[in-house]
Amino acid sequence: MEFIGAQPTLDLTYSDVFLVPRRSAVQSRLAVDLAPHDGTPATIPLVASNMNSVTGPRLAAVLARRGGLGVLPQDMSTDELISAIQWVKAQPVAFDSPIVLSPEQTAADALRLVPVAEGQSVVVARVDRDAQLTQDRVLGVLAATRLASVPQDAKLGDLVGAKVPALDLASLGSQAGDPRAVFDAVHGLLEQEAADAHHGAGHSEAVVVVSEGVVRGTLSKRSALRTSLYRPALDASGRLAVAVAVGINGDAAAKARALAAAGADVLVVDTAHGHQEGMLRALREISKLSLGLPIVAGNIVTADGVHDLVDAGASILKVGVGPGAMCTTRMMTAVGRPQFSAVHETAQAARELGAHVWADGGVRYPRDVALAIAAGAGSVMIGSWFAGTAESPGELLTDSSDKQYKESWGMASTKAVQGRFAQLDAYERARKELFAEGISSSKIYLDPQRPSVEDLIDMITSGVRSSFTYAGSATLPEFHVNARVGLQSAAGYEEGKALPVSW
Ligand SMILES: NC(=O)C1=CN([C@@H]2O[C@H](COP(=O)(O)OP(=O)(O)OC[C@H]3O[C@@H](n4cnc5c(N)ncnc54)[C@H](OP(=O)(O)O)[C@@H]3O)[C@@H](O)[C@H]2O)C=CC1
Ligand SMILES: Nc1nc2c(ncn2[C@@H]2O[C@H](COP(=O)(O)O)[C@@H](O)[C@H]2O)c(=O)[nH]1
Ligand SMILES: [K+]
Repeated sequence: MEFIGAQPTLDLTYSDVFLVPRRSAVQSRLAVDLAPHDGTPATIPLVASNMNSVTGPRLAAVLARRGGLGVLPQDMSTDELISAIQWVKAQPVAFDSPIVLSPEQTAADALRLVPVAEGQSVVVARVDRDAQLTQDRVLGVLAATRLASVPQDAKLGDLVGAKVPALDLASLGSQAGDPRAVFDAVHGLLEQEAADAHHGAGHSEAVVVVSEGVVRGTLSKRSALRTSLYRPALDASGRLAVAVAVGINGDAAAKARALAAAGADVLVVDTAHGHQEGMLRALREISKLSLGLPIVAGNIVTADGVHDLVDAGASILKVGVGPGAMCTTRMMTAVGRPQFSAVHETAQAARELGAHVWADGGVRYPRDVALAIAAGAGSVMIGSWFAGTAESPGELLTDSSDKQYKESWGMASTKAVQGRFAQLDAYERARKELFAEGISSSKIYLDPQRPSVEDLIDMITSGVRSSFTYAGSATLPEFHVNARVGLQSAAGYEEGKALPVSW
């Protein structure tokens, strides 16, 4: 990366800078490879933050299916983390995980799990928790758009159509691995259902995918298309990859060992002030175990921090103090650093040591991801934006004007601290609660056009693919070199915004 025009004399954040186009030989945005090259199995440079309101097993699986990584948070117990890792590893790679409800459940029950948007559907089946979901148990597939138009106490069993839209992989023969053939088959089944509508067919927008009588997943047309656009992030056994976080207190090494044994693919050692002795101690203990996994550590914002953490065993640095949407650290302590410069300085130091940087926090638009990568990041961590999606851990809630949202809160907020230290006695808990550097409650609204984390991934990766071609780059390492960055005024930033209403 190089600066053009005025050279910076101050630390900068994403809004202070812009990318300058240059001559390009990249013929198509689809020719861009977004793989981060940071030693993780990710194929796109997006990581979901280790926040309780952001990453659970469902979001981690969906993100890995499209090539990103979700970091399960350190507030989950070791047993909960192991179950979550096992759940992710058991999910289909080429199909969506079915959201299964019983025929006795209602439209309202379903709409607490899936947003009202095209392609979002639930499978209605006679559920037996201990058994595989076989095709003969499936009663139907119901689209969320249909569920929104019926009485909310309607039973799902009364809404299903006469025929279950099912794609048997055997019917595709040798074309089962061809994304176009799979898309055409899904399209054909859904068209057929629409044509049969007057014979009591359902309204599904997705099909169940079966082989040998067992449901392997579901597919909408959009998800069939995505299969051709993304490469999943996989472990050596071809299962979806997942990252986990551990804190620096307690026996971090024992927890890391148990999580690695359970199949975790990346370990994140995380604390607010990553450049502290407690972190270096925990990192040394963990790296002594030689678990063979990339170790991410942070948070830091300086080259000194990079040197010390890499020396203690980290191969990826988690960079960012204060840019997070739920974060009050800068206002409480004045500590932090504008994120573009923090990433730029640490990425340069990391590169010299053969290490990498994850830019953590402060992403509000796809442009911020492109700028973080321009500054040298391998991947970019996103928290709050992903909290407002169907796949984040909380229930979908609806406000008084019928807008859907999820609750989000910071990991250093009073709410998080109370949860983390609930087992301590009242005196110790009160001492911990003295320090809060995060927001305890925030409503993150779902974007009605992009209610799924996959919709956000589509939006962000398409923006970043385009950034790469404007900078004449087909890969992340090329973009690191080719990106040309200029400084802009607040008016320059404002000019770049769309004006959806007249002025
Ligand atoms: N990226 C960011 O800007 C920030 C992120 N966070 C996130 O919040 C979560 C909770 O982290 P954390 O509060 O570190 O909790 P941890 O449970 O990881 O504990 C941190 C340990 O470090 C000690 N410590 C020393 N100095 C500090 C300091 N300035 N801030 C915090 N702890 C300090 C604490 O002791 P004692 O409690 O006695 O002081 C405690 O023993 C993490 O996910 C973290 O990433 C939090 C703040 C900023
Ligand atoms: N200072 C605090 N930082 C926090 C807290 N909870 C999370 N975080 C950090 O924010 C990023 C996510 O940023 P976002 O802008 O995408 O929401 C996350 O990964 C943490 O590093 C907090 O309570 N205080
Ligand atoms: K902030």
